[in-house]
Amino acid sequence: GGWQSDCSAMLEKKRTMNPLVPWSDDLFEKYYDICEELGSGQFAVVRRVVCKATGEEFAAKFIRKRRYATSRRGVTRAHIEREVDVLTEIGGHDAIIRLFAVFETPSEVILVLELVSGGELFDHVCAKECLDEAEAAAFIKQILLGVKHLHSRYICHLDLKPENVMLKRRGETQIKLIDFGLSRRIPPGSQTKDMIGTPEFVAPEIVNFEALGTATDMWALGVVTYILLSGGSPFLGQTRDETFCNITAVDYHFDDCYFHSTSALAKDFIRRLFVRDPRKRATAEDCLRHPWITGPDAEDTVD
Ligand SMILES: COc1cc(-c2ccc3ncc(-c4cccc([C@@H](O)NCCN(C)C)c4)n3n2)ccc1O
Repeated sequence: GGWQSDCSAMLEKKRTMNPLVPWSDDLFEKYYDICEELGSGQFAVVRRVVCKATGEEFAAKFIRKRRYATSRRGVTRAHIEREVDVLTEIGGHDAIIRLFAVFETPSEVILVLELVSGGELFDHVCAKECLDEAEAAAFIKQILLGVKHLHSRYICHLDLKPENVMLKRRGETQIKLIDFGLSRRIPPGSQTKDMIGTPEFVAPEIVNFEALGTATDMWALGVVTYILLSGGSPFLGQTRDETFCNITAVDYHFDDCYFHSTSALAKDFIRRLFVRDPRKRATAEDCLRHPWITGPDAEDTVD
């Protein structure tokens, strides 16, 4: 009983179920040199690592496992399995981070991931002061292609925000979606409800504890677009409750101080995502056909 025997069962299941991604309970340090920390979250740290055999660099996400069912520390097995299953299934797309291997120790699960060294999209935008619309549209188009790939398999990211959109390399525009720790498969018609995500980016259906789905990611993409074009956050209030009130009331404005030179097309693109009823909200496919994305001034990116 207990975690250890469950864990070997999980490893066994994973070895059979996900031959694409090898699972190993060998010593991680036997194969990789561990280098500097790249970032950290509540129960995970991401470090740059180097494969001893090939010299190749990777990002390793060290996830602390929850030891006891009643504990609040660490991540449950179900959550870790979700992220590994999602990354295994969708990792082949240009805009999605790739997972190469998984290691397991008594206290951690270690995901060996494609390294991205361009930093967060948000930092790139801040560094450039103002981002012209064509460049913003090109970034949003790449995110849309990645989200369309996820949604074509009814997989929802559920934590889309600027920190989770990273640039593959500094000075280049290729983006990678990361942090699938909250992602899950939500088939149409399923009544999945959960209070998750980052307040500033969550859709009304999350605040009202109603059914989530792929449309929940589209709302968050609207928030990301609004931020890229203005640096401001559409629903952010002084407190979490005020933010939630603004979201459920769909109370936002294109403040002239931020949006005086923003095109009507860009505002229309955002308006089609800030729709309270998830069934009426634009999908990734709808957005990819929107003239702000397809228009003459939108920079071309690889499909
Ligand atoms: C943090 O979770 C993930 C990170 C990554 C990942 C993959 C490659 C990679 N190269 C560099 C980084 C990186 C660099 C700085 C910070 C972070 C991350 O800790 N911050 C993401 C923000 N999140 C915690 C809200 C990650 N990553 N992160 C992939 C899947 C994840 O679930």
